[in-house]
Amino acid sequence: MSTPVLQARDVSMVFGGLSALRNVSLTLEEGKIVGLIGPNGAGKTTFFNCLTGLYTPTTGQVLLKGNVLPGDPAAVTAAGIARTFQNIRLFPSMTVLENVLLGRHVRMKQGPLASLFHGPSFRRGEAAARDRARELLAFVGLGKVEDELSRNLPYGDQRRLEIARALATDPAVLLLDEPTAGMNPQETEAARQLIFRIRDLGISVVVIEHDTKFIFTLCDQVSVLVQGELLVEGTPDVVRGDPRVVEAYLGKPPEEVEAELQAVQEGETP
Ligand SMILES: Nc1ncnc2c1ncn2[C@@H]1O[C@H](COP(=O)(O)OP(=O)(O)OP(=O)(O)O)[C@@H](O)[C@H]1O
Repeated sequence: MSTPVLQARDVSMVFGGLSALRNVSLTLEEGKIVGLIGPNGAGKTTFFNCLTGLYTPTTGQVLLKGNVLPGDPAAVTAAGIARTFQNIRLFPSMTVLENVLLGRHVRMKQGPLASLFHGPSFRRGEAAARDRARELLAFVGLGKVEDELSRNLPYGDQRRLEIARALATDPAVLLLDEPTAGMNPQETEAARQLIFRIRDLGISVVVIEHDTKFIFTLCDQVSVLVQGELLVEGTPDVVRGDPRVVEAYLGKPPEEVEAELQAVQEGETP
């Protein structure tokens, strides 16, 4: 079997006296989409922070293509992991294009002197970065608004812009933290299609979401975190059929859960 693109091995994270993650493992095979679900405070974002070098796990390891992750977020991005945030983190007074160019600069070769003197090599690099940023904006469906200030975009478009900026770093792995939060059903469906297209580019994806219908119809594998521990992992069919998930995570009357799962099985989209 090939080396997984991303592997977390027994990751634990302790804040003061609080154990936010206990021995959480996750394997992401190349070209797959993995979902991470769980109630509020389960440790999902903390886990993402461990996968991106923002936190150093108290114990355990994260491997990217078999290599232990470098210890800081910029180096992790350069190594090939990009992410979006639960609370959108764009530069509101910069244009849409400029926001994507910021992501692109991770991959630019010019040293500080080239940028100081604005020589031909700098200008060529900038032009190539702009071309790539425009391509990515077209890819996420924002090709027509590159000169808008990002703060003027509707909410769903801001989320797509964050994704374009993440893609500008040429990641092998994309981590999406609640990509559909606050979206209407049409935007949610567009987000699902966009994530499939990202996967089709060969980028492997991990998605945190509260919307279980979205996760079960998007992901190849799903992991359920509860109180910092991995409760269940498996295919969407296995996870949604597991009574522990219904009880511990969904926390709704069984009839209501049944109806939701029935809708998923019948291929309804949210
Ligand atoms: N930097 C930190 N310092 C102290 N405690 C933290 C820190 N970050 C997270 N925690 C705690 O770790 C636990 C897990 O939080 P986390 O945000 O990872 O959960 P989550 O599953 O992402 O929740 P939500 O779905 O609400 O976003 C919580 O009890 C939280 O208060």
